[in-house]
Amino acid sequence: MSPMFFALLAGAFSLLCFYLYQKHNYWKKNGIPTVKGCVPLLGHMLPMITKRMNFSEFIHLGYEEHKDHSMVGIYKGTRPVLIVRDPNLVKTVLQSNFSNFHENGLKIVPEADPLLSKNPFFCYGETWSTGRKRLTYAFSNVRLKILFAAVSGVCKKFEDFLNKRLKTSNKYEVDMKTLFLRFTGEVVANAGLGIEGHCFEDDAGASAFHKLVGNTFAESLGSMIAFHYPGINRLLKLSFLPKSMDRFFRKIVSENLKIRRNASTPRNDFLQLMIDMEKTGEVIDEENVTAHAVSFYVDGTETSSVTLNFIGHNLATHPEIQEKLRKEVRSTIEKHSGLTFEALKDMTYMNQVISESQRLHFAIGFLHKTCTEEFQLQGSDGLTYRIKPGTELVISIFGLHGDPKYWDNPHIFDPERFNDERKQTIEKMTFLPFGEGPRICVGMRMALLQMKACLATLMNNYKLELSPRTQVPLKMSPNYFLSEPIGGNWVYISKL
Ligand code: HEM
Repeated sequence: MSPMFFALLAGAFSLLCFYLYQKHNYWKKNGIPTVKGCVPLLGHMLPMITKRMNFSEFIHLGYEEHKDHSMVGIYKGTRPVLIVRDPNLVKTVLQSNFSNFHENGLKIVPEADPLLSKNPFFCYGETWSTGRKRLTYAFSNVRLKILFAAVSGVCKKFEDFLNKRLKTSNKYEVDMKTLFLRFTGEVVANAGLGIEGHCFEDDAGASAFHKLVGNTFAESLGSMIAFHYPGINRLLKLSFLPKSMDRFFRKIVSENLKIRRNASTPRNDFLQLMIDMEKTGEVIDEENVTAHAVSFYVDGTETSSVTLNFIGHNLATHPEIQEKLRKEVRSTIEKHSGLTFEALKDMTYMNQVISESQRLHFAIGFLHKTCTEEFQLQGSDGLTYRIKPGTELVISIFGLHGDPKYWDNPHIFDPERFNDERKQTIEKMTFLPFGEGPRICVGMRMALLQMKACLATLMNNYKLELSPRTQVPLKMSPNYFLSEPIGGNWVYISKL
C-alpha cells in the first residue's frame, strides 16, 4: 500500500475522532453533567446493544449517578438526550409547557406501521387531539359502566378456569404473567371487539388473544433501531408491530364488520363505538376502526397484565396486606349485593394497593419526549439549558418512584402511603405510573376497571402464596421494554 493511502486513512481517522469528540462533548460544552460510560460512536447504547440492561434500567442508573443534579446528559450514538430529574422540570415538560414538548420521543415510520401510526401515542397536532377525544369518550364513566358487563363476564370465565385447575389439586402453581395475560386478552376480545378471545381454553390455537402478545415489546435489534434510531429507520422502514398481528387484526375487524352490517341488535362494545365514530354517511373507515382495535390491544393488554403480575407478587409476599384487601373486597361485595361497577368504585384500599404496587414495580420505567419549540430549562440546582426543537428528553419513572428524597423507605411495600391523609403529602410529579399532563394515559380508567375486577375476583375466592419458584426480590429482564421478571413470577393459588 502506498504512503499516500496511509496518509489519507490517518487523515480520515483523525477527522472521525474530531467529529466524535465534538459530538460527545456537547453536554460538557452546555454545562450539563454527563452519565459515565460514553464510548465513541455508540455513545451510551452499549449496555442495551449487548443486552446487559434495558433502556429503563440504564436511565435509572443515570438518574442515580447524579443525585444532586436537576438534569443529566447521555448520548444515543452521537445524539444528545437529556434526562430530566427535577420534579419541577418534569412538570414543565409534561404539563406547564406541554406545547414545547408535545411529541413523544418514540417514533415509527407510518408506511411501515400504518395501523400503529394512528395510535394517539404516535400522533400529534390535530390527529392526536381527534384520536384522544375519541378514546376519552370511549373510557368515560358512562361508557365504562357499559363495558363493565363484558368485564364481569371475563371474571366469571377466570373463576371457572381457576376452579378447573383446582379440581384435582388444592394448590395451583402458576406464572402470573401468563395467567393475567389470559384475563386482559379476554377483556380486549370481549369488551373491546365483542368476540371470543379463547384465552381460558387449554387447546386454543395461536390465535387465542393472550398468545398474540408474546414479543410485541421485545427489545429485538429491529425494535431497538426503530425506537432509538428513528433516522436510520426512516431508511430501513422496520415495523414495530409484527406483520402477523397486523394481518390478524385486519381479518378480525373485517369479518366483524360484515357480521355487524347484517345484525339487527346493536352492540355495546368499544369496537361498535369506534365504528359509529368513524362512519361518514353509510361508509365506515375500516382502516381507522382496525387501528383503534390494535390500539386497545397493544396499549391495554400487556401493560395491565404486567401491573397485575406485580400486584399479585406483592400480595403473595405480604399476606397481612392481602388479608386486609380481602376483607374490603368481601364487605364491599356484600354491601352492593355482588361485584358491581359501583362496588369496584367503593374499594378504596384496593386503589392504595394498586398505586403502591405501581410505585414499586412500574410497567413502564421511563417517559420519552421530544422538544418541539425552543425553551429555557431552569433546574432548582441552578443548572440552565436552552433546549432546541428535535432534542429528546427522558424522565425516569424508575428513579422518581424509588427516590428516598420523595419516599420514606422506598423499597418497602406500604399501601398506607396512598391513604387519604398521606396521599396529600406526595410531591407532585414523583408518581407517574400513567404519565401526567395532556398526554396522561387515556386508558387509565379502563386499566383500573379491569385490574380491580380481576383482583376482586381473586381476593374474594382465592389465596395467593409463595411457591418454591417465587423469586424474592424479583430480577428484571434486560431484554424487555416493559418490566418483566426473569424466569417468571410464580405463586401458588388455592381456593378459600
Ligand atoms: C396498567 C395499565 C397501563 C399503564 C401502566 C399505562 C401507562 C401509560 C403511560 C406511562 C403512558 C404515557 C403517558 C405520557 O406520555 O405521559 C400511556 C399512554 C397511553 N396509554 Fe396507557 N397504560 C395502561 C393501560 C392502557 C389501556 C388499558 C389503554 C387503552 C385501552 C391505554 C392507552 C394509552 C394510550 C392511547 C396512550 C397514549 C396517550 C397520548 O399520547 O395521548 N393504556 N399509558
